[in-house]
Amino acid sequence: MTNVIDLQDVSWRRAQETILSEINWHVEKGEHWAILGLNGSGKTSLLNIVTGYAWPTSGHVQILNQPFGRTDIRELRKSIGWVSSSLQERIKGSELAENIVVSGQYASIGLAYESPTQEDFDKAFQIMEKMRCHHLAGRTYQTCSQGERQKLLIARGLMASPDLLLLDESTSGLDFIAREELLSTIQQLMRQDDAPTIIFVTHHIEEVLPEFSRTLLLIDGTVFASGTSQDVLTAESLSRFFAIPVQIDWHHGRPWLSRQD
Ligand SMILES: Nc1ncnc2c1ncn2[C@@H]1O[C@H](COP(=O)(O)OP(=O)(O)OP(=O)(O)O)[C@@H](O)[C@H]1O
Repeated sequence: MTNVIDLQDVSWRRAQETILSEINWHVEKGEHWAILGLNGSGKTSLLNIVTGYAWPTSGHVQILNQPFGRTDIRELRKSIGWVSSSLQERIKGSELAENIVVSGQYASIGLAYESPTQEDFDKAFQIMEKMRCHHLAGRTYQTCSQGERQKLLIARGLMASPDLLLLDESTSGLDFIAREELLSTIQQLMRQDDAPTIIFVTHHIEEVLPEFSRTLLLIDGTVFASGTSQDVLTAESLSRFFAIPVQIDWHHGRPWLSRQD
């Protein structure tokens, strides 16, 4: 399977408004992508299209080689991990960390009616180790910091061994140290041979790790630029994108943005 995401001329209109317009986007296995865009530019809507929660008004969608319209989307979703703020809001504070992770196997949020096996828990603890959050076992969700919660949710997203992992603003609300720790954990994950394809949505350009070899820039529901991060994240391109003069400095393979006034 090489074709992870293939969107051709995808548009999505709601209530007379065009939210996504003529999106062409192709993601191959082995690539990891960052998606950047201002508030309301359509990032979450795009993920809704990829997961089949929104149906394009026009255009063609193929995910993990499966063309929408001829695919059982509920079955396909088992191969997609999705970590978003709306998932975070649905987790009960009293749920145990390891139960949250195991519930990813059952596409449930926490364990209420499921009967997980010892193998499920063994796998969950392995993933928690990989995500550097195994020390949270036995703790309730409400006692975990925001950074720890994000790690648990990503661990939950990995539980069903997805081919595609969508991380929507995972670093939002994290302080500098917690953010860098989470980014470093995601970086380790991407370096592993069995890593899923990761799509990382963010507002912060400096979060584009070197492993995010490709970047998609969205503006008002359209693709402003798409390609290798080095080509897309230039001072010239970003000055047009933000409509103010900016400068980009690359340090250790990461782009840092500043105003050029
Ligand atoms: N179901 C819907 N019906 C009508 N409008 C919608 C719907 N979903 C999203 N929108 C609108 O589409 C636009 C894009 O929203 P979206 O949440 O995709 O942007 P975003 O880039 O993820 O924003 P943010 O960075 O603030 O999370 C917004 O103007 C939003 O109000």
